[in-house]
Amino acid sequence: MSDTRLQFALDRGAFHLGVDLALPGSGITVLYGPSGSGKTTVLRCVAGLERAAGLVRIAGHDWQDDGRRLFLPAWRRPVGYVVQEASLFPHLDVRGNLRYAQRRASPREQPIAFDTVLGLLGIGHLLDRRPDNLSGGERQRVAIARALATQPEVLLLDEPLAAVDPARRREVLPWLEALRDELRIPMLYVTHSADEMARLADTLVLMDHGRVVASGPLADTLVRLDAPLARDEDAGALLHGQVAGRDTRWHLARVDIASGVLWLRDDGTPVGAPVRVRVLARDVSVLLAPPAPGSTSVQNVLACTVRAIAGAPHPSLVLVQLACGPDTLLARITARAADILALRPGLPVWAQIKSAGLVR
Ligand SMILES: Nc1ncnc2c1ncn2[C@@H]1O[C@H](COP(=O)(O)OP(=O)(O)OP(=O)(O)O)[C@@H](O)[C@H]1O
Repeated sequence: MSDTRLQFALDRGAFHLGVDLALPGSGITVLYGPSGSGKTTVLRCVAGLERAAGLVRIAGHDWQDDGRRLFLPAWRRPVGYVVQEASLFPHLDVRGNLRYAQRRASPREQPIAFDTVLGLLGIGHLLDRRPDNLSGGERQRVAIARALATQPEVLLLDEPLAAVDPARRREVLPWLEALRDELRIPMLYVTHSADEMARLADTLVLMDHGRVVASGPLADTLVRLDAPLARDEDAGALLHGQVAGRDTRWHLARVDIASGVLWLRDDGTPVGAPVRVRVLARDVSVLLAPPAPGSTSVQNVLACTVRAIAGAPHPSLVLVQLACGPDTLLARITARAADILALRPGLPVWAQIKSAGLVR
């Protein structure tokens, strides 16, 4: 059962926002959608900076409930809010910025330990620096630490990496993963980046024109044929697995997933590490029989069952949803091929994965 519920509506001239979401009490929920779809407005409603009509319940605490005429003002809501451009105090060093935020928290309730935050964000060596002497990525890590130092019950991140230069962005992602995996605090994360979404999200909320068009666990939501992502050029599935070994001769990593084994380009991820594997729909082809050993250059083949078939943006193509044990894949193939193979729901097939990558 979820103890985080966002159920509100807001009218702003031509823009109407209406959301009704039950979210998990921890992990990262990514809000994803086109510009102007209302993602930032959702965060502002949670923070109490916008007055929507409805209910805001975070980690079991009601911050707004119009039915009971309850509306906590923004300053009474324990939120950490991080935006694109960190607004750190320029005259204070990192330690001073963090201490200032710590004083805002109740001295009795400090579930998020200061040292833990320094460690998780890797900023212990930056404490004596002024914000001017930090890189964009370091500034954002300090901004997140400062938000956590206030002991929030939810962390709101509005495109926190959008202003960090792209080369540095990837360096910040492992720190965010560490926060996600170590802290029991829900995070709402707005991004336009498919990479950040694939890497960080536990839960995905797809927004369009002020509405939630799909939401749920990331892997399930990505493969929904009725959701807009399935129509993207980069449509595909995300599989959870674990690095189980490596073939040093051929520089390949063996990744065990629920439905079998994949051999992927070895990026040095240690054996035993949990990983996410992205498989694009355009890289999956469908076979009626398993290929004879040694007959194909493609190494990764999984036994599946066709679950559903839907049209793709171009009439020459279809999207095939494939159930591989508990995993789901998407294959984008030509409509003619689907016809020749007589694909239909329930048909056992083999998915040949031409390319797949560890999400890094
Ligand atoms: N202060 C404001 N006054 C009036 N309209 C606003 C205001 N702020 C945003 N809007 C409008 O509200 C709608 C939702 O905006 P919002 O910023 O929430 O979208 P978004 O999905 O976060 O977009 P982006 O990805 O571009 O940041 C848009 O139509 C926007 O033009």
